Amino acid sequence: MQGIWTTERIRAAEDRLLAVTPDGELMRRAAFGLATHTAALLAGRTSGVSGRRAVLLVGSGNNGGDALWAGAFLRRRNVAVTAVLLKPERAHGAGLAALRRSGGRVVSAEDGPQWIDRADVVVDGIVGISARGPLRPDAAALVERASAPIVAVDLPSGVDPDTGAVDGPAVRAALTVTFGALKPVHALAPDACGEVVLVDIGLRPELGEPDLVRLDSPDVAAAWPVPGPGDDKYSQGVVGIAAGSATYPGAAVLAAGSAVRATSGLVRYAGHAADVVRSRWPEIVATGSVRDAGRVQAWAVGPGIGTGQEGRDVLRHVLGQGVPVCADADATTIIARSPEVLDARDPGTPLVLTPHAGEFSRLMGEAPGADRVAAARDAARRYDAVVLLKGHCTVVAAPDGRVAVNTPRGSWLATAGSGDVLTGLLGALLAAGLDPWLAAASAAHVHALAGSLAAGGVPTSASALVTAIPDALRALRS
Ligand SMILES: NC(=O)C1=CN([C@@H]2O[C@H](COP(=O)(O)OP(=O)(O)OC[C@H]3O[C@@H](n4cnc5c(N)ncnc54)[C@H](OP(=O)(O)O)[C@@H]3O)[C@@H](O)[C@H]2O)[C@@H](O)CC1
Ligand SMILES: [K+]
Repeated sequence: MQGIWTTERIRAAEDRLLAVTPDGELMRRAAFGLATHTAALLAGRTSGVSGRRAVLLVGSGNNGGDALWAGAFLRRRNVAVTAVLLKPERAHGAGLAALRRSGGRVVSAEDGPQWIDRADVVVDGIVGISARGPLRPDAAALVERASAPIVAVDLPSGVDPDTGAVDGPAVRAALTVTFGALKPVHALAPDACGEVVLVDIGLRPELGEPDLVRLDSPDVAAAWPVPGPGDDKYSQGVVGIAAGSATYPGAAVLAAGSAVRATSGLVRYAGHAADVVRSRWPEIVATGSVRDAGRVQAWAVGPGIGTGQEGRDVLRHVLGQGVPVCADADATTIIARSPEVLDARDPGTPLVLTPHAGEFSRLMGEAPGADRVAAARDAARRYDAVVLLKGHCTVVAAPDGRVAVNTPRGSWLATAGSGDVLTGLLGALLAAGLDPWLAAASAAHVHALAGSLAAGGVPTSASALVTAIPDALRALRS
């Protein structure tokens, strides 16, 4: 599990570490790592390091200091380094002196473009964890000019460090070299960060518990249910799927099929698409109504059930069964419009809501906004439910404040029926008895992995996603 810390926590930890570390030592550790990874990028992209040209974009704080020191280290490998100072009077003094001593060139922002045009790599030391808002016009013009790959120092400038939000011009890096710990931007703005590498500067002992986490494949593999020798189809957890309609059976087929592929427990289906589901998935026990579905250990409800009286009755029924419920799609809309359906919920029964931004707005009366982590946390508290907020990056918040972020590989999951597949995965994990927050974060992880395997670099479909679930689970366990 990767921990992620907000900039406030990072700064406090850095202050504690700075107090017991010789002056300038932390910055040199950071800059040495930055130089090493920048040289590796140069070697990878230009088949060499010596004689290559690096341009440093240097802002007014320690982020610029990192870039200047890294420039001095790159000089030792005979890289031609030019620092473009955005605020000459506020550039980091020791870093500037080190670069000058090493034989680096220092130019003004006006002279920057001619050097940027000939660069093999551009190092973005414009702003780090003290960033506020998008790039300012002078910096934006220089960044716009760069056609060489950009290495972001700590984080891509112009992107909000704590929310990953981009509200104007921002750096789009090929590589981000960060120090001490991952910050929210690294999980929430993967496209702006590019590849992210973490340089250890000794901060970890000062950090305490992370604010957010990102599950790694081994975490998900460890959580994913595996039957034991004493298990049968019932003991592994029976999931009920209430989805789809006679006119729109697709959601039912996808959600139910995804549950079949997720675990080896039994899957029941209840709804108007029973015939279609049975013919597509003969291993499913399918009935026409949730009332005669039989006993389950969790319900996944919502996709395609409609938002009228019948949908409300279905939702009310499953909420009253005393088992965990994953409420998705139409179920979310019903809860938003008729919150009294939640009165049917047995106290203490886990609920997982899986809204996209539009459903979230209905549930909360306002859009998630720039701070999606805070928005998901608020919704989790308001509904006393695990809230999985869909989007390019999925945020999973629990009512107790835990938050997991899933960073996707590509955007292939943005396809019709993709959400139904997630619902089936989540229902199966809830039925197996996983903690609902872990179930939601694990389902999101496997969903993204199956998406990238199904796509393999070309557009995919929700059906292909279901087919790819076993491959994703195999990849997890390997
Ligand atoms: N502490 C440590 O031990 C270590 C710290 N390390 C490094 O220090 C970095 C943090 O450095 P920092 O706190 O000095 O500020 P930093 O992010 O460089 O910003 C500087 C100034 O920029 C300005 N500015 C704000 N927004 C802007 C925008 N959008 N566009 C343009 N400019 C903008 C704003 O000043 P303003 O102009 O508003 O007065 C702000 O004060 C951290 O990310 C890591 O790289 C590492 O060396 C490891 C050890
Ligand atoms: K930066």
